[in-house]
Amino acid sequence: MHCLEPNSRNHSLAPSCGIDNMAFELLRGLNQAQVVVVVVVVVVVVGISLVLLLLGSRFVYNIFFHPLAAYPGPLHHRASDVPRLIQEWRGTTVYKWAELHDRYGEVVRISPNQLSYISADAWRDIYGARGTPAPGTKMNPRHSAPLQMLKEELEFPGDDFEFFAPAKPMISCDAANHARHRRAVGPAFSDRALRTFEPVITRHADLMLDKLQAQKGAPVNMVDWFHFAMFDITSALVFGKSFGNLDSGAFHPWVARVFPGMKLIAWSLVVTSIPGLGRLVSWCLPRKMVSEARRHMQSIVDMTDARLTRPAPSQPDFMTYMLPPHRAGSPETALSREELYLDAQLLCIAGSETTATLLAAALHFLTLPSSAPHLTALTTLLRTTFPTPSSLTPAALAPLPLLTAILHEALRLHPPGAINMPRTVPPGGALIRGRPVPGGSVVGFAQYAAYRDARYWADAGAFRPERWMGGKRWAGDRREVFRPFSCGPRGCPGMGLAMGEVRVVLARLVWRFEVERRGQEGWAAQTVFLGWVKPGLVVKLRERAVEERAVEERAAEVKGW
Ligand code: HEM
Repeated sequence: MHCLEPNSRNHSLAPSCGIDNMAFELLRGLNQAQVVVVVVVVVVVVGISLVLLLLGSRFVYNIFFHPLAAYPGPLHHRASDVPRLIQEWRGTTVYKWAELHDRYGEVVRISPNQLSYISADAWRDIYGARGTPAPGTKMNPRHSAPLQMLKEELEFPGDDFEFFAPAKPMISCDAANHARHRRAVGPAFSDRALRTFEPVITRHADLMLDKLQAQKGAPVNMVDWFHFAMFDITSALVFGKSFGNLDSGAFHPWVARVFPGMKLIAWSLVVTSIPGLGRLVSWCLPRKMVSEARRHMQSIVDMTDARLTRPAPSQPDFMTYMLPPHRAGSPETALSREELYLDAQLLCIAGSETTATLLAAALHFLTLPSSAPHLTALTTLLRTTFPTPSSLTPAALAPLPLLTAILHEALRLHPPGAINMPRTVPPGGALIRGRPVPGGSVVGFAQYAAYRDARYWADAGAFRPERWMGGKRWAGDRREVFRPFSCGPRGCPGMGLAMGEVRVVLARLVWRFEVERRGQEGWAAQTVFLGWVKPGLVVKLRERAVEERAVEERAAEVKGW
């Protein structure tokens, strides 16, 4: 306002006026193009300064004034989401969170609004049916318990990947719908149902072993074979007809798409968490990717429809127990056709990738040179206790402490559900480990970090199945942190089935073959994109000599008299 007359004698009194005059003089000496350049530079500099100012004040707020400011964590993780997003993009979260828990303790602020936990009580407070409310939380008058932690929906860039909206699969729907889904699938996971699934499991396990025998000792990639078998078993249980991976010795196209798909979903979670970026990416996505995703879903629709139009099969499957006629006349539990498609897809992935991971991890750890005594002990136990492989059933194997210990140890070192399984604290907040956490905060349990923490486990990084069988050396192990199947209302419904399947496949493999493996000792160091990205696990399998088997079979018979 002082500069209305640039040449007035006032100009020397106001510094801004002096600067403006200088600028004016400077601009007068420039041609039009140069003026444009100067204006652009000024606008860019002012813009960048504003952004830096905003970011700076955001960082200061996150570090000093955010409701989670008192929680420990590295400065850059407390200040910004970027370091966490970089880890998620690279698939290295499990290692980073383990490093941070090692340094900062049982709870770490891994992002401004996100906490990671490893202590046993966090399981109850985050995933339990009745979380602990923060003092003064308003309770729902109709219930004596506060709301459960909320499960974040999987978000994809744009709407192209939203199939059957508003229907959602069990794993990402709200609490009320989730309870309905769980009631619908519950009978398929009862002990009675699991017993009827046994022939499906054993038939496929034997088919896998026959196919491996046909390789005549040539090197085989067991990660592929475990995937073939587990996706075949689960599809046979979901649709009454398997994908046929084992028969063809190759991945069914639907299964082949699952692995890159998991990486894409993990990346899209990163992208959609940055405001505006999801929409932008959705515009740039190649149409081929969208049509592939459609084809992927269409296969599930076709297989589900085919199962529903066939007469009831003599071999019971999941649908036998899930479909309305078998639901004891409770229509409120029935799922819509769209929900059935989405849950069928979920079951196929959740029931196969996880068990194949456990099998591969168990075989990896069991065939390390340092594990030779464990492999020998298991082999001897199985071959001397069970006269034929057909006697290796889920029920017969469940009471073997050594086999269970080997599987628990593989689950500890390489948990299939390794990522943090995030939950959002409901409005009103909650107490986690006795400390208030405000509503809207994201919390989760870091299984990998908890299971390898030297404060919780003796010889934490080593494969020691004996820790699960008692003994003074392992008395201080904190087994209560170990929940590889999670817990509470959204815990895994497939735990019993998974353990039965894995016991049968591993036991029959070891009963029938000598496993020879060299190298790849660092196999378990993998990236994680929702699931572990498993490289090949190459072994040579030599079938036991027939005479040797005959002698043992006779020995077992004699023992049984
Ligand atoms: C070693 C094998 C397995 C492990 C370690 C495992 C682990 C888990 C974990 C940790 C969750 C919770 C995920 C979350 O809260 O976000 C989960 C959920 C689930 N699992 Fe498993 N699982 C295994 C095998 C199976 C099998 C064999 C099936 C069925 C055929 C299955 C079906 C499911 C389903 C449907 C859910 C979603 C449950 C819900 O949202 O209520 N899982 N699993």
